[in-house]
Amino acid sequence: MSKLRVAVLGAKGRIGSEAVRAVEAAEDMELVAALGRGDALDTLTETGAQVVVELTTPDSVMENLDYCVRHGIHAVVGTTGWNEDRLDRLKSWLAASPETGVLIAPNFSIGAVLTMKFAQIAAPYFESVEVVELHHPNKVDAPSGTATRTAQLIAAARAEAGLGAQPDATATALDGARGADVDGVPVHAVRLRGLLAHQEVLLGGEGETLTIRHDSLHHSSFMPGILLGARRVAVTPGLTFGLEHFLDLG
Ligand SMILES: NC(=O)C1=CN([C@@H]2O[C@H](COP(=O)(O)OP(=O)(O)OC[C@H]3O[C@@H](n4cnc5c(N)ncnc54)[C@H](O)[C@@H]3O)[C@@H](O)[C@H]2O)C=CC1
Ligand SMILES: O=C(O)C1=N[C@H](C(=O)O)C[C@H](O)C1
Repeated sequence: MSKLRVAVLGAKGRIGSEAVRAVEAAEDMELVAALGRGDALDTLTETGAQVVVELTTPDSVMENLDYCVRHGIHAVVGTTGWNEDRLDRLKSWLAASPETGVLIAPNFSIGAVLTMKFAQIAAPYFESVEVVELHHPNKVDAPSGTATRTAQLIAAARAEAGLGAQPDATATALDGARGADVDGVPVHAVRLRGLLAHQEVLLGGEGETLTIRHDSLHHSSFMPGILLGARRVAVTPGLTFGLEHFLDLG
C-alpha cells in the first residue's frame, strides 16, 4: 500500500519538530517536506504532498492554507487564532475546491478533547462556570484556542438548556481581573515558566463544585491526534472543526 505523503509547516517549532518525528516514525506515512518560516510553499507541490500539518503562527496560517486549498492539498491545522471572519474565508476557499479537506483542531490531545466534551455535558447542571488555562510563557496568544473553544461549547450548552447569565455581583474591578468574556463565560490565562498546556473548567452549583482538569505534560500528547487527523482528513472533504468528529465524539 502506498504511504500518505505528509509535509509539516512550522517544522522547527515546539510542536512542529515533534510532529516531524511522529510522521517519520509512522509506518503508513512518508515525510516529504519539513518547512520553516521563509521556505517556499511551492516545495509542497514539487514534493507531491497530499496532507500538510500546519503548526505555525496565527499570522502565517491563512496564507499557508490559501496555498494548500488552491492546490488541493489537505490540511491538519493546530495553529490558533481562529475567528468567524477567518473561518468564513477558509470556507469560501474550500467551496472552490470541494475535494479538499481541512481539519482545524483547537487541541490534538485526547484528554483535552474529552475535557471539552465533559464540560459540555456538565454545563447545563451548574449555575456558575469559569475556565482557567495555564501555558508556557512563550505562547503568543491568549486565551488559548482550546479555552476559547471550551467556553464556546459551554455557552452553547447553557443556552440550549435555557440558563441565563451567571451570578456575579462584581461592581468594581481592575481591568482583566474577571478574565476575558467568551460568550458570557469568563476565561483566565496564566503564563508560567515550567508549564506546557493545562486547563481547568470550574463549575459551581448550590453547595458543590466540580473541577475538570487536563494537563499536557509533553508535546507527545498531541501526536496521536495529529496522525489520526492526517489519515482522516485525506478522505473527509470540506471543513471539520474539532478532532472530536474524527473520534466519533462530535
Ligand atoms: N492544536 C493543538 O493541539 C496545539 C496547537 N498548538 C499551536 O500551534 C502553534 C505553534 O505552537 P508552537 O510550536 O508552540 O510555536 P513555535 O513558535 O515554537 O513554532 C512555530 C513555528 O512556525 C514557524 N513559522 C512561522 N511562520 C511560518 C510559515 N509561514 N511557514 C513555515 N513556518 C512558519 C516559526 O518560525 C516557528 O518555528 C500555536 O498556534 C499553538 O497555539 C500548539 C500545541 C498544540
Ligand atoms: O501554544 C500551545 O502550547 C498550545 N496551543 C493550543 C491552544 O492554544 O489551545 C493547544 C494547547 O493548549 C497547546
